Amino acid sequence: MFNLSGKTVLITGSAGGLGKEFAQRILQQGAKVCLTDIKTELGQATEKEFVKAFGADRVHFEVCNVTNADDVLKVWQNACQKFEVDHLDVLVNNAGVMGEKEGWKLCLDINLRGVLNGCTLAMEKMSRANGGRGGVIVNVASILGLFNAQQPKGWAYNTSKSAVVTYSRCVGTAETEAQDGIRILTLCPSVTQTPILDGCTQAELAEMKKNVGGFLQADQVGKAFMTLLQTGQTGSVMSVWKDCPPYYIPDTGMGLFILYTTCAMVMRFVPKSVFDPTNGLKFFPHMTFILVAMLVVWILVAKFSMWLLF
Ligand SMILES: NC(=O)C1=CN([C@@H]2O[C@H](COP(=O)(O)OP(=O)(O)OC[C@H]3O[C@@H](n4cnc5c(N)ncnc54)[C@H](O)[C@@H]3O)[C@@H](O)[C@H]2O)C=CC1
Ligand SMILES: CCC(=O)/C=C/C=C\C[C@@H](O)/C=C/C=C/C=C\[C@@H](O)CCCC(=O)O
Repeated sequence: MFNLSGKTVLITGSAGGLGKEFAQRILQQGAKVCLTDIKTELGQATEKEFVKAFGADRVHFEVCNVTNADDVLKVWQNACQKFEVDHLDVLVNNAGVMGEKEGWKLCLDINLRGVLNGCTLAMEKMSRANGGRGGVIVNVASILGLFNAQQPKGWAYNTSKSAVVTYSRCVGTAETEAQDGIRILTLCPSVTQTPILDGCTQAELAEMKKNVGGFLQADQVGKAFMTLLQTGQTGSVMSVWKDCPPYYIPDTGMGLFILYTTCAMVMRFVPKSVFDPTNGLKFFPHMTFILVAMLVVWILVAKFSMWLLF
């Protein structure tokens, strides 16, 4: 288990909401946390609250706009200076917006470019191959990065979050870990009661609540985050859903692609008449037909091999 005691951590978008929750939990484990956000007053208030609880030498707040790579570099350097260290151990790319009022360009800039700015810098600084000490990066995506579903503020959010999941899986490989000593993790919470929902109308909230069976509270996401940070393997993607323990989502994309491609190949040899709308299979999509057929064959083969073995 990754021990946070004495470690140095930078969290983007942590003046409030989930970022603040993550900061508090990390501080409780004995680490030093640099809070960053574009909201100066809220950031300073959170800093004050945490300084009182954990001490001035372990908490620092800096204004940082994640869309600006120079800002991210500056805050990284200032955090090292404040904590009197030459390295940071953990970066949490948490800053995010739903994107309706920002528009799609700024939404992608914050939710995707912000994560890339942070990861690029952290990988450069932490990389053992570059003389760094290794570390951990946690990217905060969303369940909407795992599948597509309607939410009231538009497609840019879903697009940005699925890109974050894909990017994290691309860089979170065993090779990166072996070479650079960096674990790269992704958290995908369901809808959580935080200020990000402030721009939603009551009707929009009710619709989302119905879709996801109720909202999470920040402390439930905080608990999952700590499990991921302390025990998650590199490249892993954790989902947080209401009323169940957090769980990992494997990348099944290629498996499904191969399955469907095989189906398409098999389909070349199936007479078209089987799928003639007049023959009773009208409402039975041909891919499903092939999938069911393959499943039956697979079960028979499995059963048959069991008979042979025992
Ligand atoms: N609350 C929810 O339902 C869910 C939230 N998430 C993600 O969790 C992360 C945290 O969101 P919440 O705490 O829920 O919302 P929040 O609105 O409380 O926190 C987001 C923070 O990011 C900051 N921020 C926005 N633009 C920024 C920029 N350019 N540079 C630096 N900071 C910036 C905001 O000022 C804010 O403090 C986001 O990435 C969000 O997409 C994921 C799934 C569900
Ligand atoms: C800030 C917003 C964010 O990051 C996340 C939003 C998440 C969901 C938006 C909501 O409108 C869509 C949800 C769609 C869910 C689809 C399937 C579920 O209904 C499966 C239910 C499974 C179960 O009941 O356990």
